[in-house]
Parts: sequence; C-alpha cells; structure tokens
Amino acid sequence: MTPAARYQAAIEILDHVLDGSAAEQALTSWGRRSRFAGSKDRAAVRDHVFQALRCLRSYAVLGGARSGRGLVLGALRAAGLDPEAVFTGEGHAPKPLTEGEKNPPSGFSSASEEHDIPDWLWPDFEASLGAEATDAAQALRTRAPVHLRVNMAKGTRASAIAKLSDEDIITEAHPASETALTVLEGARKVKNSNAFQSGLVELQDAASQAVVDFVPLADGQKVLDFCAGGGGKSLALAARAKLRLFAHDADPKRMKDIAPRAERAGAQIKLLNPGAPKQEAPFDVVLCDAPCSGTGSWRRAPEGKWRLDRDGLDRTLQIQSRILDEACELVAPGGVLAYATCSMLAQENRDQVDAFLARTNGWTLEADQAWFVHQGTDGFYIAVLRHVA
Ligand SMILES: C[S@@+](CC[C@H](N)C(=O)[O-])C[C@H]1O[C@@H](n2cnc3c(N)ncnc32)[C@H](O)[C@@H]1O
Repeated sequence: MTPAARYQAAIEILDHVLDGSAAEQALTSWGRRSRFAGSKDRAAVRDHVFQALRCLRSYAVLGGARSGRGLVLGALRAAGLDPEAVFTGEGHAPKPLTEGEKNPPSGFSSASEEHDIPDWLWPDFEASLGAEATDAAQALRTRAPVHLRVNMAKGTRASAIAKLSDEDIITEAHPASETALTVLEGARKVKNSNAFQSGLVELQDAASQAVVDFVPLADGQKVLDFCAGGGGKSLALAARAKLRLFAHDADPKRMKDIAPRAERAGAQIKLLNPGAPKQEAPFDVVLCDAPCSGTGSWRRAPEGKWRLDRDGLDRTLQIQSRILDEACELVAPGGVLAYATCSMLAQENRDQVDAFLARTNGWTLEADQAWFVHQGTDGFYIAVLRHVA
C-alpha cells in the first residue's frame, strides 16, 4: 500500500469507530477485507487509527470535521505535513480536499480541546494534577512505550536484555522497577520471541510493576489478588516472593488467561470464584487493583477517554468504595490491604482511601505513591493500608 492508501484505510476504519464500533473490532474487520495489506501496512494503519483516537478532539478541530477524513486531515496538519500531498485522489489515496477543507482553522477554543481531554473532566483533571495537568494531557496524546517485566524466577534483568538482543529485540533498564525494561527496537517481535514464550519476560507497563514492588511481601504469606483480571499483577506478585497466591475477579471469565500465563512463568496461582475468598480468608495481603477510569492508561486505550462520562465515573467511584469495604473483611489482623488504580484522578485515589479510613475503624495508611504518565510510565496509584485493630 502507498502511504496515502494507508491514510485512506485509516479514514474508513475511523468512520466505523465514530459510528460506535470498537477500534480493535474495526481494525480486525478491515484486516479481513484487505488481504492485500502486508504486516507493515497493517501496523501503519493501526498507528494512524490509534493516534487519531488519542487526539480526537484536537484533530477534529484541525481537520474541520469529526469524521475519519477530518481526523486524518487534522493529524497531517498537527504533524506539519502537507495534506495535499496525501489527499490526491490518485490510486487508493483519499479524494482531493474540497475548498472548505483547504482552510485551516484559526485555533482552539479551550485548553481541554487543545489537550484532548473531555470538557466535563478538565476541572477534575487540573485539580488532581495541578501544574502538571498540561504535561499529563499532552503525554496522553502520544503513543505508549512498550515495557517488559523480567520474571526474576527465571533470570536476571541483564540476562533478559542479552537474550532479547539475540532475537533482535533491543531493550534497556527502566528506572521505575528493578524488573522493568523499555523496548527500544523490535517491539512487534516480543510475543513470538523465546524470551517471552519461555516465561522470562512478560508485557507489562513499568508502573504496574512498581505498584507490585510497593506491596510489602514476605515468603510464606497468603496473598489474594482480589481484582485479578488477566493476572498481570498476580504474576508479578508470584515472582516477588514464595507466596500462597490466590486470584479472584467478580467476572471469572476475565481470569481465563491466568492459568497458561502462570504455567509459562512457572508460578502457582489458585483461582477463586466469586464468594470463595470469604471461605479462604483471612489473607496476610489483599491487593485490589480496582476498576477505574483508566485515565493513566488512555494512551494505550484511547477510546476510553471519549466514552467515559460523569455518570460512569460516579459509578466507578461507588464500585471502588464497595471493593474496599468487601476486601478489608478478608485481611488478617496486622495484615495489608493494598488499593491500586491506573488512574491519575484524586477522587479515585487518595480521596477514596481517605473516605475508607474515615468510615472504617482499625486501619491506618502506611504509605501511598502515584506515578504519572508524563514521567514515562502509565499513570498509577497505590495505597498500602494496615489492619491495626
Ligand atoms: C484494573 S482491572 C484488573 C487488572 C489486573 N489486575 C491486571 O493487572 O491485569 C479491574 C478488574 O476488577 C474486576 N472487578 C470489578 N468489580 C469487581 C468487584 N466488585 N470485585 C472484584 N473484582 C471486580 C473487573 O472485572 C476487572 O477485571
């Protein structure tokens, strides 16, 4: 495909997404219809689509329309490229620009428009991030780096760097965690590499790893990952100490990948159905990687930025507070309740923890930490609460 044909494909896929399709689904359908597209074409089209979704508001302004065509036109203007070199109408290129499309807009009407944050959220975003709100919003407009977690049960960070390099995957240590690597070259080869297939490395953001580092753990402890999902945190916990480790999720289907991932990593994780944690309690440590707005990971999942609304955020806050109330009952006296989100919003993080402490006797906040997206990882938060009753 020519570069212009890739933009035309992105236009068509973005139109489907704007009509309500999920981006992954729209990309898959396009892929099935487009057998002629090679792997480089697919990767380029995917990049165009995700970049346009990260910058949906500002590109729509720059391109004069909230449509696939408007977004691609806006993307070219934002990158300082000449749209008329792409919108030629030749071959499979987008049709030439209309007279109306040829006029670039005069500018943005608000900070939230320019920084690609929904208007309703911008005050909360600014209140949570203060002077760093603009940097964080700008970071959310860029592609996320690819990070790996080295499974220390299978090797060292240096040995992982060397083994990956033998497979043309170039990495460097990431400062957020002793286990974290940034992939500099060859990211698309990771999943088929021996290092990945043998369980030496897993794909995981560096802040996700740092969050698990922050949980106080000791060999022999009984630990519950209460919101385990696909098991990213469970696997990182398993690699940190010799634990009796349990994984639970309100939606057990979400845990379907844990068994094969644990086998690859050489980890033992017992899956618990809803209701079962009470029978297994008490635990020395319960980690709640709670459902959240996802503001910290919007560069990876940019559709979430535009689908979230005030009601959705309020519902999420209620779920988080119920999870804290339920999970604290499962912790042994003297034990730890660790509460984490991939959000950068204060109301999901420290405010949620303060509200829990205010309504629940016998708990103290031992430590908390936040990571921000403009500092090179996903945005994350963790609080370590100790049962002192
Ligand atoms: C942020 S995701 C977990 C990600 C996972 N820990 C990881 O590292 O891959 C949050 C999970 O919480 C689950 N969840 C939602 N409500 C819950 C509840 N009341 N109790 C337990 N899990 C819940 C969701 O199904 C979802 O899988």
